[in-house]
Amino acid sequence: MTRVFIDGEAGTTGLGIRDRLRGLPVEVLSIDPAKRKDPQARLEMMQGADLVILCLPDDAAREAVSLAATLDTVRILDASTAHRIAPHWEYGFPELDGGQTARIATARHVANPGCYPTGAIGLLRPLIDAGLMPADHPITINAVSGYSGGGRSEIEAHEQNGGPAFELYGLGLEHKHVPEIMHYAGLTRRPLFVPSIGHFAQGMIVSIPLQLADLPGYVRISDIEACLRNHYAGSRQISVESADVARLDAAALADQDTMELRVHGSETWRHVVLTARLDNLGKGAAGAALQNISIMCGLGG
Ligand SMILES: NC(=O)C1=CN([C@@H]2O[C@H](COP(=O)(O)OP(=O)(O)OC[C@H]3O[C@@H](n4cnc5c(N)ncnc54)[C@H](OP(=O)(O)O)[C@@H]3O)[C@@H](O)[C@H]2O)C=CC1
Ligand SMILES: CC(=O)N[C@@H](CCC(=O)OP(=O)(O)O)C(=O)O
Repeated sequence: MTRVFIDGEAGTTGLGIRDRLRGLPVEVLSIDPAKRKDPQARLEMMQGADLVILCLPDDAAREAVSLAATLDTVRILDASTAHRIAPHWEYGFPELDGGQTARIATARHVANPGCYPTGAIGLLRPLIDAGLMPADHPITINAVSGYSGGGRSEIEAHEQNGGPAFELYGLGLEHKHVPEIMHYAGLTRRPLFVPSIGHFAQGMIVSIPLQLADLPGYVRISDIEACLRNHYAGSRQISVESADVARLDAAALADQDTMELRVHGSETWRHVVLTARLDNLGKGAAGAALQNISIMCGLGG
């Protein structure tokens, strides 16, 4: 049975992964909580594991990878941002293309995707691959996340202080997820990314407005929807849903590990809004990690 050590098990993402692992035939090795930040104790846990899951801030994740450098057989799944576009790391988004599941299955090092990139890449990559959207198309990505996306400090701010109700952030336009989105969506022009946090714990909507008239050729709303349906046909985690809804509740998929894509629009005005709805802690973090762990352990995806 695969032995798994979660470095950062007590954090938001670590707890989510720990809960989900109860359904898999793996043995979870837990560190003495008093030693959870002790490098020697963490190294000893890694020595006893086949798979190490990093649920740590970026610097601590880099330190953990250095600690594990001498262990020849241990495999690593990193939930942080530290290695998502690093060389020799596979990207843990099995739905990326037809070969990604097989690459994850044999990889030694896998980076779990970011929550916002999961939505943005999920919407954009199939359209760019299919030639419906040029790689240098000017894109704006708007997104709202539940406050759990900000980890412990944001959770405390919302649960102890009650707010704020809604705020934009990342307004310096340097968000850490932009390089990851560009790299895996296949965008050559930097998108504008405007994230926000709402006063709800879990949930996320990533939305991308498009002027169809600015796409080459004559692209219809139905062409975009058909492209996404074709790409995600057979996926258990990602579905393309009817856009016949007037409103979309960002928290509706809380505690689920799926992601819903929609193509809203008006053919009259040639306007489209693409949306991806997910739980930032589900398909946006621990749910995706469980999917990757299953693939890495040969237990299906
Ligand atoms: N929350 C989310 O929606 C998502 C988070 N992620 C990523 O997952 C990672 C963890 O985030 P999240 O779970 O939200 O963060 P949390 O702050 O909730 O948890 C981080 C955990 O790591 C522990 N930790 C910090 N430094 C060290 C260290 N040097 N050695 C061992 N343990 C350490 C913390 O302990 P202590 O609290 O005692 O400091 C805490 O238990 C981050 O990289 C984040 O970017 C990814 C996708 C979504
Ligand atoms: C609401 C909030 O603060 N969200 C975080 C992203 C969530 C997260 O931790 O991102 P990773 O998926 O890359 O780890 C942020 O914007 O930095």
